[in-house]
Amino acid sequence: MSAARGAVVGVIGAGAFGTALACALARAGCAVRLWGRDAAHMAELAQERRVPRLGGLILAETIRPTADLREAAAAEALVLAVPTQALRDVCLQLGGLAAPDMPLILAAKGIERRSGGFVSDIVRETLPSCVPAVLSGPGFAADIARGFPTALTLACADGALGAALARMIGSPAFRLYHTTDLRGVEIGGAAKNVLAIAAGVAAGRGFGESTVAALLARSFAELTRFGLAFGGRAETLAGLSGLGDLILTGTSSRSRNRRFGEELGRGAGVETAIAEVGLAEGVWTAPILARMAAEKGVDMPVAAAVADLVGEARVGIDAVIERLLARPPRAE
Ligand SMILES: NC(=O)C1=CN([C@@H]2O[C@H](COP(=O)(O)OP(=O)(O)OC[C@H]3O[C@@H](n4cnc5c(N)ncnc54)[C@H](OP(=O)(O)O)[C@@H]3O)[C@@H](O)[C@H]2O)C=CC1
Ligand SMILES: O=C(CO)COP(=O)(O)O
Repeated sequence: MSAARGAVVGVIGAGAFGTALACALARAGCAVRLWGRDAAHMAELAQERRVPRLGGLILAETIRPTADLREAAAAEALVLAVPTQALRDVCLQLGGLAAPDMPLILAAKGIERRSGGFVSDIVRETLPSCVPAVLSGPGFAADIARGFPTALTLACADGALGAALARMIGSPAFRLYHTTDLRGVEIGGAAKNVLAIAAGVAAGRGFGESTVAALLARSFAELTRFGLAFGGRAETLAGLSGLGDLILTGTSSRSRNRRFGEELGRGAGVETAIAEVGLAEGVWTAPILARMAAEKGVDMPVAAAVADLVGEARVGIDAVIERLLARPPRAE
């Protein structure tokens, strides 16, 4: 893999984030093959080149929409931007198409429900000859697509490769920091979604900003405890992917996870809120995150509260809030 500027990169997943990343990559000088599974939609996108879900943005000429996975996979690197719960299925489809040693840059933010696998684990299990990297941090698809200045972290166990990938797909306004702490970066992105739901519930319930700020500060404490327990580094968790993204999604109603929480806080049921908001990864990650924390003895009261709200138990909001407030205050 040359990881040179001007490289051919396949983006797998033509939803909001995949399309936004395709735009950022094109700005960085890459030739992009943007793959989506809906052939009719991809043909229309190739023809019209207009993306209504990103404010009517027009795709650069160097982005080629396709529904042919083989064509998209014939690249120097791939960016995988499908939901976490679909990642294993997509990786299996890439078997035999992705070249050995191909870097796979993972943009999904979550934990696989049925296995408790982090996103890089899914790649290691399904495409063992490929090299997982994780891209995460505060950045809404629409902001990245419009070229607003944003900063994310790209993690790869091979530090030199990670730095080369960051140079290859980054640009002055799409600032990519790099690290070898894959675990810390993928945990930050997965956990912040769950915790942003809690912030949304508090806001939707009508509590003020003081409540949300307290909740976010305690949320960051538990994200850090979980991250350290599962092998992440403190400086990563306090960086763009952990704290940075928790600030963005925990405070902005543009976040689907926060908005999902707001809907619950206003009294909507889980299914209604999902239908209203679309993909809120934290809904699927909360139960497994809380279970993994409990099994490892990591105290995560806020994540556990979200898991109780959205998981099988469907505990009511009042009971969950009462439980959180009944916790004895302790040393910070
Ligand atoms: N949107 C954002 O601002 C950001 C999103 N992310 C992360 O990116 C990931 C994707 O999110 P986003 O793009 O916003 O979500 P969207 O719902 O906009 O898009 C998801 C895309 O994945 C496709 N997809 C779903 N299941 C499969 C499958 N089994 N096989 C193939 N394709 C599939 C969907 O196809 P179809 O339309 O045919 O259903 C759709 O194009 C999430 O993990 C999210 O957390 C990260 C940072 C920012
Ligand atoms: O991860 C994101 C921005 O960094 C997007 O957040 P939502 O998925 O909550 O919209």
